[in-house]
Amino acid sequence: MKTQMETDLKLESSLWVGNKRHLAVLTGWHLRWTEADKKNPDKKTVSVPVAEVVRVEEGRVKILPHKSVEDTGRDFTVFYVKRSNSRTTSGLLWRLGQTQFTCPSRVLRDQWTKHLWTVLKTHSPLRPHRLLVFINPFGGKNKGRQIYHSLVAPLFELAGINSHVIVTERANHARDHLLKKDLTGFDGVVCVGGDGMFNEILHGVIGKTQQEAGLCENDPAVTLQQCPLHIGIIPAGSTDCVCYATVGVIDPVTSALHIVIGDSQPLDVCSVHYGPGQVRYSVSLVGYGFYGDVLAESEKHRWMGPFRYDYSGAVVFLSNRSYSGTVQYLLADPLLSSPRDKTRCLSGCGVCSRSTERLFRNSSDSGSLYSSYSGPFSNDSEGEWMSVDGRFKCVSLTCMSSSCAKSPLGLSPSAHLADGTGDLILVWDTNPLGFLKYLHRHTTTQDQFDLPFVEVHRVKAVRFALASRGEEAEDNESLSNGMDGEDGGHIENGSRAGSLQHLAAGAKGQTMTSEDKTVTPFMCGLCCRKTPAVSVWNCDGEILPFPEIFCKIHGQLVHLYARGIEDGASLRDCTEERVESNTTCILQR
Ligand SMILES: CCCCCCCCCCCCC/C=C/[C@@H](O)[C@H](COP(=O)(O)O)NC(=O)CCCCCCCCCCCCCCC
Ligand SMILES: Nc1ncnc2c1ncn2[C@@H]1O[C@H](COP(=O)(O)OP(=O)(O)O)[C@@H](O)[C@H]1O
Ligand SMILES: [Ca+2]
Repeated sequence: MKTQMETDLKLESSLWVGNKRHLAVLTGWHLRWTEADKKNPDKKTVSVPVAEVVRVEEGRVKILPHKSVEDTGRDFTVFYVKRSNSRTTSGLLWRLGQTQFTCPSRVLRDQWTKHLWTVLKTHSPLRPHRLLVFINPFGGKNKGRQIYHSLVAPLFELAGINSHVIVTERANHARDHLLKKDLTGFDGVVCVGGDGMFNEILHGVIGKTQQEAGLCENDPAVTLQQCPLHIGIIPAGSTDCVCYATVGVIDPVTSALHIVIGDSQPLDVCSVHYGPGQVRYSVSLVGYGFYGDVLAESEKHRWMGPFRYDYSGAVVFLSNRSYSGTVQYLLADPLLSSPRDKTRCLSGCGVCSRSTERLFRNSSDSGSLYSSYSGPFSNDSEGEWMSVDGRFKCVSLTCMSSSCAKSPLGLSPSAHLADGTGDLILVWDTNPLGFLKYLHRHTTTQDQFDLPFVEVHRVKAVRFALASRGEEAEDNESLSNGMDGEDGGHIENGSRAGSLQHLAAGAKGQTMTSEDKTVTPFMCGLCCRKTPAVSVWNCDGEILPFPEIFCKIHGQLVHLYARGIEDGASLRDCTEERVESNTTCILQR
């Protein structure tokens, strides 16, 4: 259905772009211009969605090398998002496009700029005016400051955004600032760093919102309040998985443009409850076993930069560890989607849009931002709790695909950013070659779940408990008896495992002690060495030293300045007009 703006507003004029006359049209949704030369059969139309116009200024404006404005009274300049042809990554690269128009008269020029400013205002309610920016100067290759000042700040300035920049001086500086200071007047928080830095800001933003709402975030039964502040990520870290999985490219300019135009992507968050009533949040990886060990090992080699993960990955792989435990999980509705349905969550994802409606169904302000949502437990029937015991190479829970440069499709390629569920991946103990095959499939398009020792479940909550000492001893005995074959030798028990409250209450904190060390076979059984019986959890790149945890997925708890991965194929063919190859087309949303 057409809106009032779309039907009312249409401006059409003959304007000059350089030395060529063009027919320019502005509707409520698009600005288009087509070369008017009748003799040229190859004439091109450039179509820019109004939502992707960054700025409109009077005069002939140049921003490089320094900003300069030349105003004859008949010109105006439009800055907008331009997609680049480069398809070396999962999503599309964005660049700043710029076109200078010349009108036949000053009156017409004023009419054009006035109309453009009006539609811009109407179309972009979430464009930020004031941002709080945190730069981690030590993230990734220590280039956070340089990336922000050379690539991002000029775009924020062009868009008229007022930024308050804080270069962090210690870990948790950003989180503490968000929790303690008055954030009135800010529209969003920008994180210049990696996943660890994002995670800090996530804690600050969620914590602050619950503080102000008077909610106890440590209580797993509490329905958390959606956060009003949007979060923007300028990638400057090592893995940058949250940026990659929500934008599809690791590119500071693309991310800055998503922030500038006020894109909005809801994101599921997993609360991880541990110890005596404490909570951590995660959006990408909550991983025990291999990924926990890689993170713990990598912390010793921070000086290596991003390569520390490859080095530590190889070290941990060669130590061939596995860990026993009990995993209990609450299945999500299998009719809505499945982790093996071979779909991908792309920009405008239907599964996520339908989830918005489902997650906020009982709220008076259905689906709107910042209302408290009724949560996956209160709306639906609680669902079925399943329970499995055994030895695992790794146990991973991810709210999103967790794609990154190392793994372009991610830990769970069909996971959704905002469907209120997470994917639980159980990799049972197996031989080193089998595990290497599993890891290697993350780097290809081969299905990593199509292996006999791997299973994946779409879930709403998970609990992990250590095996009791008796079981632990039995496990180790069966391992030495050669039961660590490809099928892992696990005990499955499809029974209901108790209520949410019961499970949450059962998650007692436990840390590793020297008594917990047992002897497990070293690679290929050639030699043996002591390996710990207990691993640590990797919670978005932060170590959680408590093995027993309870996790719950909070659908769409936060919003990012992003729109999900744009795939070339999801851009509609513009049939009636030729579109410049590197310019915007209309996105199916
Ligand atoms: C054989 C090649 C195997 C490649 C396997 C790649 C699996 C990649 C899955 C990555 C999931 C990433 C989830 C996100 C985690 C981040 O939150 C978190 C923090 O990021 P930040 O430092 O930017 O703050 N990053 C991480 O925890 C890093 C996980 C990276 C794991 C890399 C593992 C490499 C494994 C190499 C195995 C080599 C075997 C060699 C045998 C001789
Ligand atoms: N000024 C600082 N000094 C030391 N650590 C910091 C500082 N600012 C942030 N951190 C911490 O550094 C960790 C890693 O940062 P991140 O930006 O994710 O880099 P990387 O991706 O390389 O791990 C985060 O957990 C964050 O809390
Ligand atoms: Ca999800």
